Amino acid sequence: MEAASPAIGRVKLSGLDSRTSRRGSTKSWHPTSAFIGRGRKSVTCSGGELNKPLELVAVSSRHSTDDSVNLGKPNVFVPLSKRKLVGQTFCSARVGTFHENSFGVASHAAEEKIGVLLLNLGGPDTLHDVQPFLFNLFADPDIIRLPRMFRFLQRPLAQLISVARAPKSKEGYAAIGGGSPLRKITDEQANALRSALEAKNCPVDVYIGMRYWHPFTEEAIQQIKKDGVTKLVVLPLYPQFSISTSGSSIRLLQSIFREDSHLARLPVSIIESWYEREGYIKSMANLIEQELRTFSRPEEVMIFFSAHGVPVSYVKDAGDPYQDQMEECIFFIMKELKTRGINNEHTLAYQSRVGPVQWLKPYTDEVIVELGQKGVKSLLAVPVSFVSEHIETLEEIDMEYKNLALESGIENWGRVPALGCTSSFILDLADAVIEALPSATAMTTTSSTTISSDESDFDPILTAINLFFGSIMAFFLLMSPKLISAFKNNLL
Ligand SMILES: C=CC1=C(C)c2cc3[nH]c(cc4nc(cc5[nH]c(cc1n2)c(C)c5CCC(=O)O)C(CCC(=O)O)=C4C)c(C)c3C=C
Ligand SMILES: [Fe+2]
Repeated sequence: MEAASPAIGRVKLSGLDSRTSRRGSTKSWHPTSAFIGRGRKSVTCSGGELNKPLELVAVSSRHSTDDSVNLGKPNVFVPLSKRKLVGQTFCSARVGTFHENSFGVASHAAEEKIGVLLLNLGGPDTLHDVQPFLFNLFADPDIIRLPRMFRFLQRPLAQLISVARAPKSKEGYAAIGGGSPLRKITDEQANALRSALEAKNCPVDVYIGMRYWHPFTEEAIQQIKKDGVTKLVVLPLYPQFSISTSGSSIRLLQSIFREDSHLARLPVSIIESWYEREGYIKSMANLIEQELRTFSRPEEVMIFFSAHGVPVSYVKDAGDPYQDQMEECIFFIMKELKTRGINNEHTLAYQSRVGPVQWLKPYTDEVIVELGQKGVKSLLAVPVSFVSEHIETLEEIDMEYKNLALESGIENWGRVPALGCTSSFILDLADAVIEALPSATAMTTTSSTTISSDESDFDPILTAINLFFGSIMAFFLLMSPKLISAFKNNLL
């Protein structure tokens, strides 16, 4: 796996108590399934603002006012305070929005139609969908990164890996009822968010764009266009940013918007990450506090945060902020718990590694065994990188890790549920949307703002090394049956 180069993922962590600091073969279109809710009336949910095409605005949403945006170039951050924003965020039931010129004078009134696009991973609805879903995932260059010269191998490789992994994945999905619950839960979250925004006098249309399965992101965008949305807030349903998740979805959005002159002018605000929002942190703390109470000796329970892993190269070579954001997120949750008098020990480990590369450590399975050996008797697993139940909570944690823990000497096991439609969490997401509205600006088609990891950071030496090792890897993977089976074994 080639190192992903720095791209949109760089989020400046300023003003924070920073301690450490994913189409193919079976794609089809179901226009209605991407569209969740329709605001009954067009109203203004933002203050006046300059509305001329600027750059992509990517906002790391936090409850503090000290914020910064990344313009798609590594290490280029423009503090929000320096951007041409006029007015405050507010929602009113007034029809139409006023765009102010640089003198703050209302120069144009137009009917506003706000759209919220929820980005998510998607999951197979049935066992029959598993292999094509995996194909879509592995065909994503943000998931398996090949040197550019070998991009023609991306789809054959995705075919190979998806076929090799499908039996194991199918077992997992069969164990949780024969498919992923992700679509249903994301639909529910979208409905809850629409209702929350409506209650805050900010009616919006909510759309769902999945990266690897239905309803696909392309489909949601077509619906957004068809509906005449005039302002769009993009909200990835991943609290922490990773190149492999929110980054991949945002990159896809950019490529769609780049090809469409109407979309290229649409004011868009992207909430890159929101793990540090007070509402999210408090909602997580509430869930942990509730689960701790189910143990007979709550104070003796080890709080075990388990996050989805990413390959180490994403963080070390490509500057993926995922690990930093994860550690910071856990710090904030623990800090919140301390204010409630909860001083339990805690630890963080990474789960769900795939393939023969180094992933973020420590690995969840290894830590569980170690904790058992050390005499830990009570453990509360907290899934922290995703806000819905999915295969990795329902199968990997609830079945595999639970069994491993019990075999390792841990006697009392608990697991915090995913946030799902928890009202305090949905209300906070609604606030995040409202806060993001004033910073919506059009994406431009200029190369300076295009997220393209390959072009933005051309390094001839690194490219030569990548080409060399890439060709060796491609040769062995495609030519050597022995290595193919070794690779398969590693995946299976
Ligand atoms: C923050 C969350 C996630 C990160 C980071 C992430 C990175 C990542 N994932 C894979 C490979 C697979 N992921 C799979 C399923 C899956 N992944 C996430 C979240 C993150 N992935 C979720 C929520 C799900 C479950 C979807 C569902 O159907 O419920 C799968 C398929 C399941 C399986 O076979 O295990 C694969 C494969 C990589 C390679 C990667 C980073 C590079
Ligand atoms: Fe994953």
